[in-house]
Order: sequence, then structure tokens, then C-alpha cells
Amino acid sequence: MISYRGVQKVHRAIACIIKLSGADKMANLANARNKVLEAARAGASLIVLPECFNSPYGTQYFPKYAETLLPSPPTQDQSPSYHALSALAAEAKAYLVGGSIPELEPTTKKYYNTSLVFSPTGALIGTHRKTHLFDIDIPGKIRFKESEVLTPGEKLTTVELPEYGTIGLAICYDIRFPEAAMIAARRGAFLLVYPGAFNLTTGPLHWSLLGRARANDNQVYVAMCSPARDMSATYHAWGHSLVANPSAELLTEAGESEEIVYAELNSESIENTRKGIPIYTQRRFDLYPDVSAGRDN
Ligand SMILES: O=C(O)CCC(=O)C(=O)O
Repeated sequence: MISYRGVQKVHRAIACIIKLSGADKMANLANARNKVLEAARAGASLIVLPECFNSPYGTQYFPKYAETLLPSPPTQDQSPSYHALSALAAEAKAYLVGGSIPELEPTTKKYYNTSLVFSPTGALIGTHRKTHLFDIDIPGKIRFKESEVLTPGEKLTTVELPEYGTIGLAICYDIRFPEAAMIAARRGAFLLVYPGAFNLTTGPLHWSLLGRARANDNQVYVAMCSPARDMSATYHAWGHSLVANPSAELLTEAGESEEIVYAELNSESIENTRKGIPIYTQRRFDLYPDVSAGRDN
């Protein structure tokens, strides 16, 4: 078993930003900058932006807004979001999970929904390409097929934050797959971060349930960060950015409008939760060594 490495007690360790994302990419980046700097001024050392924070959300928008992730130094013209996020993390002197952006891989010409993580010096320290694409069809309510445009990523992601420990990173629909969250926790993550954009059908049903469930399964913190709701957009985001603690209580939850929510994380909370209800060490891995071995398709 990989044990939890510990996170120092830090004032306002995490800030989740819920923000409106309109059609103007540069305006979205400018809005993100204001909000990230506001969170940093309030003492946040890890700041999270929402899924597709630099564009409207929808398969029809991915190709238009997609950027190629060039090796550093990225140029303003070719990778404006990469460049802006890197500079912003350095300006804020904070870790920055840059929500997600549509990515174009230039060789294969494939599109991905990709999250970039930057250190307080602006270095890119992690990337995650959404591994489970949001393909659902609930008659009369919502149909969405990311796979019409996007390709799924092929790896699960953890990122090392040297002062604090490991975080697990995944995007929105990925949260429905508890296996991925558990693998991150078993790799020692103290926090699972999900930029996401649920909707008015599945948001009220499952958003906070899933955040609390992944926290409860793994006795870790969970942060979910959504765009604000815009009823004039083609996709109506649920909003409600939140942070759950290792006992699956909500420490904070936003509404549907632009807002920043803050939470303080500490290692004792993980340790005490695991001491009190010791499922973390009681798991019978001998009975379920490989869940995927039982699949029939
Ligand atoms: O799982 C859901 O209900 C919503 C997922 C979603 O909106 C997404 O993956 O972008």
C-alpha cells in the first residue's frame, strides 16, 4: 500500500473558481486572470479553474478553440491559454490547475479535453487528457457526445506538488469512474481535483453526490470546479463548485453564479478519518485484485 505523504496545514489552501466563459477567448483568459489573482491575494496556494474555462462548452466549439501545446516557451499566438496560465501561476505564486482546454495534437490531428497544471514558478508540471468521454443520451433531457469530436486520453494522472504532496487530476465525467479515483488515492493523493461542467439534468442528481462519494471511498479531499451558469449559452452548466473533506462533508459549495470558494486542507483530517473508520486499511484486495478482470465486454 502506498501511504499518504501528508500535507502541511496551509491557510486557504485551495480556491475553486466558478466563472462565466463566453465566446471571446481572450476575454475569458482576462477574466480568469482577475479571479486567480483575487484568490491568490486571499491566500490560496492551489487554485483551480473550471472545465473548458476559455471557451463555451460544446462539441461544436472544440475545433475552433483548440490549441496545440507547444514545448516551452509557448508562443502567445499558438498556445495563448498555455502561455497565459503559465504566466498567471508565476504571477499568483500559486499552483494552478488550469481547468481544461480543447487541445489539438498536431501530428495525429486529434482533439482532446486537456487540463494543464502549473507550479508557482509557471512550470508545466502535469497534464491530463479526459479519459472517459461524456457520451450520454437521456431522452427528452440531454444528449451529449464528446466522442463525435474528441479522443479519450490514455493515462490516469497524479501530479506532485513538492510542498504539499500528490494530487489526483481528472475531468468531469471521469468522476463517475471510482476506479480511477481509487488508483490516485492509492498512489498517495491527498486531494482529487475535477474541473467539471455538469448540467441541469445530471447536476442536481449527481454532482455533489459524486464528489462526496469519491471523498468517502478514498477518505481524501475532493475539489470540483464548474463554469458559472449562463442561460443564454448552448450548454447550461450546473455550477456549484465545491470541496468535500475526507469524511465526505461539504466544506464549501458555490451557487450558480461567478464566485470563488475556499477551503483549508490539512493532513490530520485525513489521518483522523482513516483512524475512525479504517476502511482505507481494511480493503480486501485479495478478493478484488483486478476489478476489470470480471468485465464481460
Ligand atoms: O457526468 C455528467 O453528468 C456530466 C459530465 C460532463 O458534463 C462532462 O464530462 O463534461
